[in-house]
Amino acid sequence: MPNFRHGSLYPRAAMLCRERPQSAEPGGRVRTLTDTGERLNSEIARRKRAERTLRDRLLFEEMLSVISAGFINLSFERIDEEIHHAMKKVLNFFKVDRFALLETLPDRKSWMITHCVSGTDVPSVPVGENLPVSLHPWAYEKLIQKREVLSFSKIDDLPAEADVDKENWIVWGIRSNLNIPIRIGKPVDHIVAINSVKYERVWPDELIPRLRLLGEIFVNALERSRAWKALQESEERLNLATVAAGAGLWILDTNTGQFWVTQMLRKLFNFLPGEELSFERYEKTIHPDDRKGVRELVQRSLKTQNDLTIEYRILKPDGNVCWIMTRGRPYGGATGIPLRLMGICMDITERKEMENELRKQLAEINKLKLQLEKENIYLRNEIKTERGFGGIIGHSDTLRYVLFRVQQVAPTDATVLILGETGVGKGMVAHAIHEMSARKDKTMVTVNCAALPSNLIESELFGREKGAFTGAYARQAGRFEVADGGTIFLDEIGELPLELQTKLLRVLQDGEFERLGSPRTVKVDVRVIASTSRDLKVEMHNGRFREDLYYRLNTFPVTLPPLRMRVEDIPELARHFIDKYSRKLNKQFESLSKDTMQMLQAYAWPGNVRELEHVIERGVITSPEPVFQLVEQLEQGPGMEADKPIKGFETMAREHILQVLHKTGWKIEGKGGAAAILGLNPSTLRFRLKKLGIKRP
Ligand SMILES: Nc1ncnc2c1ncn2[C@@H]1O[C@H](COP(=O)(O)OP(=O)(O)OP(=O)(O)O)[C@@H](O)[C@H]1O
Repeated sequence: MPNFRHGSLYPRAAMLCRERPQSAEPGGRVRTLTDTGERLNSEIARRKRAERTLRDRLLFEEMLSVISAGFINLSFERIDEEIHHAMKKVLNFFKVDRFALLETLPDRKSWMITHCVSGTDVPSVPVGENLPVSLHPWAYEKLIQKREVLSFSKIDDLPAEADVDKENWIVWGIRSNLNIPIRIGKPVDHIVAINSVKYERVWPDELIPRLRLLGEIFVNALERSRAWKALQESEERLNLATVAAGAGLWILDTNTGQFWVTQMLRKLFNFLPGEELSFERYEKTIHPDDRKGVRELVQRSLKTQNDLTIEYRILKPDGNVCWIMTRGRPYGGATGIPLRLMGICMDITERKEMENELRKQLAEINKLKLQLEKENIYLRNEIKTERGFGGIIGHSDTLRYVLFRVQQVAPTDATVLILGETGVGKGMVAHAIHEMSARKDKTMVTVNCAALPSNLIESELFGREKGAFTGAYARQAGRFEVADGGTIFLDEIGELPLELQTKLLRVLQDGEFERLGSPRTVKVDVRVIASTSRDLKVEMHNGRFREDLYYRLNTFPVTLPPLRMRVEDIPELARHFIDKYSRKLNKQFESLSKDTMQMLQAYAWPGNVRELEHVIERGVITSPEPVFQLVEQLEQGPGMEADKPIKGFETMAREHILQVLHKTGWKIEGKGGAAAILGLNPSTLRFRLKKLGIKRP
């Protein structure tokens, strides 16, 4: 072993680390040899020096190869121990007092001595502690920021800027110091340091690359150990995650067909511990019906290099079936065929059972839903016939018959003519027909022919072009166009001027018309519902209504009887309106006085349901709670009768017979039949009906 202590051979110390000379060389040595002798001696000395240098280098290289070999195949747990061992060798080799390895910490505000070996009687340094860089600011700047080697052989030679560092080095007993930054990564992460404590030393330049090489061996080993630890941690995490998720890992080697699986997967597939596994062995566990699917998917995944996901059944040794979900991903292989297929398997039996249960429940729900829908349709039909359509209240036979007719005609596209006095509910019936038709999602346009000025009615119904007449400043679509695809309700059709009746007939027949001021024909698909409180037959006889239009409109007449002919509807209607208006006025009526009810039923209601509604509305305002009473008297004033036009005998007879027929539900003969009520022979009545043109609607 070379000896570099004070007083050792100078040439070797000069090559490695020389002790600092304590005094200057004494001069004036008497030269006794001749020049030739001196040259010879000096040549011998130079050769000896060179020989020793060579020998020392050889020794160092030998030590380096031993140290390097020590790190080959070294388990990661033993890296720190090996570094210590190697550092000890170096310490002895160079005969220095302390050899340390430092690491800068990620915060860049501190560093740490990670490994340190020292000779006997050398003061200890704080190993493994965070050392703030503020203790050695000068050294930190030089080594880390400037990446320079820090070397001094005499602490007193340090510059003034190093005062803080100097103080702390004195505490650690340092007399001479050599620090070398090791640059493996971009920022300097490690430093190797050798110190002399007992003597002052000179650190020759040749030492620097050698120590740096050693430092790099150590740091490389440490980095590998760190990477290994990180990998181990990540494996641990993966393991934890797969165990927590109840998943087993597997790897299939595509070359050998070998199958590597984790413990968890072995348990899942009932593979024996230590059993050699292959894809064929794995395949055998799969339910025969699912085997082909799994094999094909694996082959496809290897061919297309795409991930695979599959759910299948495996057979347990006890004969039970277990559902497995497998995900896999192909890896590696430059030739196009992956080297490995890796993935996870999970037991999804519980989920599958729940899914099956849910599916069963869903089927049950669907069955019940269908049943409910059927019941709903049935109930809705019941409600429609029993409790009125679209809010039509009443249970009288006559009204039920009207609603039955409505139900019959609504789904068709037939034109409907609703007949009845004012306020009987013709508008409501029209709405009910539209709502029950296939056109219910389209618009229903209402036109009150009586309310429109005769000069505007044409443009309102059929539209106009700009400038069609004075004041027509813009083009306007008519109500027929607006109702295209839907329904048009022509209220009070009897009021339609004769000249427009022709145009209406054309729409009814061909669905065509022209806008006012335009020769272009417009085609529409509109269902027509018309209503009138007039007797259109009389109007026709008097030449005020076109015969052809009358018969076209009268395809399906629906006659709404006046309220006085369905007295039994009055209580229900009255209660309905009391509810409606007391809600609006925030009043509460528990009952309706008997007198009031009698009065309501005795009255003739010339204004029909509309009049009843208004009377009740006023009553709700004036009646004290909780019993509804009518304060006003409902007397059929003479004025009321006087207001009515005097009707001819035939009209009166017709109306009367119709009234009775409505009441009897068109029963002519027998007890309670119309003939008996009218005091006529049934055949006489039939003759009269024919004469008066009365037909059962
Ligand atoms: N059966 C009914 N149930 C509930 N409300 C009704 C009933 N019949 C009519 N009404 C109500 O009476 C009022 C008049 O009804 P509607 O306008 O339909 O009658 P109408 O015969 O078309 O009258 P008009 O010939 O004067 O236009 C409306 O407020 C309506 O809500």
